[in-house]
Parts: sequence; structure tokens; C-alpha cells
Amino acid sequence: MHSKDQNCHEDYQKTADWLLSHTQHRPKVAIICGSGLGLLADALKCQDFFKYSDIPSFPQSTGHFSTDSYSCGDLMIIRDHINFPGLAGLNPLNGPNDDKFGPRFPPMSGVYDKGLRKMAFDICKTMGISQYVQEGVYCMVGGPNFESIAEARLLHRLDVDAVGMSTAPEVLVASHCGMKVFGLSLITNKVVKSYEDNETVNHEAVLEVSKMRSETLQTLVTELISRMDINNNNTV
Ligand SMILES: O=P(O)(O)O[C@H]1O[C@H](CO)[C@@H](O)[C@H]1O
Ligand code: HPA
Repeated sequence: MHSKDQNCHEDYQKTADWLLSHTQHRPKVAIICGSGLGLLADALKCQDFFKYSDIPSFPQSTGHFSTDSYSCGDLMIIRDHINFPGLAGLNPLNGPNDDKFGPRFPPMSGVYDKGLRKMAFDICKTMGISQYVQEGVYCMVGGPNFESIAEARLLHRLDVDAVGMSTAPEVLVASHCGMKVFGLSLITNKVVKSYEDNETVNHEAVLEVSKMRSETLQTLVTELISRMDINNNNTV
């Protein structure tokens, strides 16, 4: 049985049926844009727009900071993640499992597709941006506050490369239902790890860096999609 606030397969089917009846498109790729990266959507030709509030059963509610080896404006291709809320029991796969979507206990190793990661690196090389692209581990924290200095120091000791407040739940759900996943993190700010440091993080600075890199991201994502073998794989 499902709890009242949890959507079940029929609810999602209702959402999907509504969307399919309101567009001619039959997408093979889903892109979730983070804060300030909505401009990526501008690269789409023949767009259809829907208000969240018009879509039935659609829940309404996604730059990241880095530890030492990155600078603001760098891109991190996500190799793996640490899902702090998930480790503490806050997981989008909580509740009764619907086997129509995927298994009760899905594996999380190898979720960020190796082939897509290599493809992205190749594209970055061609674009001449390899100098600010690395691969690393993304850590999701619950937010919405930015980390305290002690928390930032803890994350640094855990060897994570970038931290944000999104991504992991979307990736969990996508991989649970068998989609191939590619994740990209834009480094928008440095972590404040010293009590002598007067700098603070703020969301406006995060949006500013996102804006600075939006064109590069648009080119990278567009090229990646054009190279994907989308007839054989579902990808997010
Ligand atoms: O993860 P996205 O949505 O890109 O945004 C990042 O920016 C917000 C904080 O400035 C947080 O939501 C953080 O995760
Ligand atoms: N911490 C967590 N999430 C973030 C940050 C940060 O410093 N910057 C952008 N998203």
C-alpha cells in the first residue's frame, strides 16, 4: 500500500499520459538543469512548455562548491556520489517498491555511465576546455543552508570533490528505472574552511558562475546528446 503523499505507478502513468497527449514529441533523453542553468533549455528546437501546475499528479518543488583541487567555473564530470540524506534514510526510493519501475534494492555501483563520461571528456578536448574539466565525486547535502566551517572540514576529510543540494535523488530514481545516467557539476564557489576566512557563500554568486558557463555547458550537452546512441538506451 502507498502512503497518501506518495505517488504510485498509476499517478505517474496519469502524468505521462497527459504529457503525451499534449505534445507530439517522444523524448529519448531527459535533462535536469540545476540552478542558473535553465538556459540550456534554449538550445532545444521545437519546444513545448507546460506549467507544473497544469500537469496532473506532478509534485512541485534543483553549482556546487568544491574542495581544494577545483576553481570556480571548473566543470566536474560526476564519477560517483555520496548521498548524505540517503545514508540518513531520506531517500526517494523509500516506501513500498513498485517492481514495474525497478528492483527493491538497486545497486549504485557504476551508475554514472563510463561510456558517456569518456564521450564527454572527448568533447571537452575538441572544445578546448579540458584544462578546467575533471572527474570527481559529488556529495549531496540536505541544505538549504550552506555548510558550517566544521561541516565543510568534515566533507573535505571525506575526500569529496564537490558538494551540492541536488542531483543524487534524480540519479537514484533514474537509475532505479533503468535509465543510463550522466552527471555534470559546475563548481560555483570555494568552500569556507577557515575560521580566519571572512568570505561567505551566497546563492547569487552561485547563479553568477552558472551564467558565466552557460554557453559552454550548452555546447557540451548538445554535442553529447547528438553523439548518444539514443535508440538503444534511455538516458538522463
Ligand atoms: O544543485 P543545484 O540546483 O544546481 O543548485 C545549487 O545551488 C543551490 C545553492 O546555491 C543549491 O540548490 C545547490 O545544490
Ligand atoms: N554547498 C552546498 N551546495 C552548494 C554550494 C555549497 O557551498 N554551492 C552551490 N551549491
